[in-house]
Amino acid sequence: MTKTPVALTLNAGSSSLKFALYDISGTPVELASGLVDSIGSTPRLKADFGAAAPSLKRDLTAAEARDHVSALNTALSELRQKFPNAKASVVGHRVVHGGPVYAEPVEITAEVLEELRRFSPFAPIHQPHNLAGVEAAMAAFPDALQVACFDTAFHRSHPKVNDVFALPREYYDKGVRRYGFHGLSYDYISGELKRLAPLVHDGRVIVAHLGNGASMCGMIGGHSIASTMGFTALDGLPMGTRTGQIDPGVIFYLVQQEGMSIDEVRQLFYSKSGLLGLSGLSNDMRTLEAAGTVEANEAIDYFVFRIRRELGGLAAALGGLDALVFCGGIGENSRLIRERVCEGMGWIGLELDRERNARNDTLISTEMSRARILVVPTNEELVIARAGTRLLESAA
Ligand SMILES: Nc1ncnc2c1ncn2[C@@H]1O[C@H](COP(=O)(O)OP(=O)(O)O)[C@@H](O)[C@H]1O
Ligand SMILES: CC(=O)OP(=O)(O)O
Ligand SMILES: [Mg+2]
Repeated sequence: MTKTPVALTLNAGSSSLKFALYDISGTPVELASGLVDSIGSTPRLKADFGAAAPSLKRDLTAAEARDHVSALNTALSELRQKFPNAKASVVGHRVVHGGPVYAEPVEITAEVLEELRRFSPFAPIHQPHNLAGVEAAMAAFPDALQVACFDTAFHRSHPKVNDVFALPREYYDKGVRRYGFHGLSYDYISGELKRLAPLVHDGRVIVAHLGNGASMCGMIGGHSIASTMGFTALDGLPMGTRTGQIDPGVIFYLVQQEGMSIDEVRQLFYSKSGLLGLSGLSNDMRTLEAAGTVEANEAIDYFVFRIRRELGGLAAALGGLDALVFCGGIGENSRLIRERVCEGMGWIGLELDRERNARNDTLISTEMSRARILVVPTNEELVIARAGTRLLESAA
């Protein structure tokens, strides 16, 4: 019996591994998706196998998800059991940093892998896990095409003025640039806008990807013009555990006056700050919304304040605004955050319809609103599967 060709997609975060399986006999159709989270602490596996098997939710033993590689092997054994007739023809990887070089998905050869390792210091909580996933997948599927899809690629075409920092020029040449991230998500949203609302797609759009990592992107005609993230995925909006934009003078203070090492500052900025640091409670927006403490409310206030500030800045960069799109775990689910972001934004043409917002409709602006407000669930996995399939076809 001939096996069904499938694409496996992997998206490794700092403590999670998301995976999905697509039938690629034709255009990619999702067969399964899931994630292992809290890798290295109290890991759990959640997976949905479509019609093939009941969905699954179980705690894993420490040995089953000690690190990203063992988490991947645990997920693979479930997938192999449920889809014995699938043959992985291509494995697509979300690789957060593609540096100045990669503007498109590429086949991962030994040389490409070597090059991508050089970008690890630019994405310390993502890139090493992404590349560990690549190596594990190469070992598990030696005959499959391995493809890297970059978070930075979507932004490579943004204007030079948005690519530079005001440093001496030699640093730009060394790769110290404003890259921007969450590009797979923005690429997906751009495609969805083209399908759902072509006129909006062709206009001036701000997309707010609000998840554990959070950023915003200003687009014209579906292309990135500016984004809130910069050299690393630390810049811009405050996030679950990351600071977002911060005066670099704070780093000098912490090192020189507080005697912190650079590694300690990195830990502080990437893993202990943001919503978690400000609330002293959690990095999880659901927990903060339910908590109602002064600190949790202040963390939410800061998150909303920074989104509104960036909204104004990006709209100025675009020369006006035709639509605001929310996506990511918070953007897609939190009516409170959407309401607070849009409150009093009539001056920029945004008027929220509270009922539509409460219902989580796709269109949540009023009929009178000059610019539209949309909620579009993102799908980074599908962008990876499509790119993998494309490269597979062109390699054939
Ligand atoms: N119903 C909800 N209300 C508020 N926040 C939510 C809701 N559902 C999910 N979230 C938030 O979404 C965030 C996770 O977003 P997600 O995009 O899944 O993250 P990741 O960056 O890990 O992919 C968490 O802060 C979570 O609390
Ligand atoms: C780039 C980035 O911040 O990604 P994530 O949202 O997966 O942490
Ligand atoms: Mg994310």
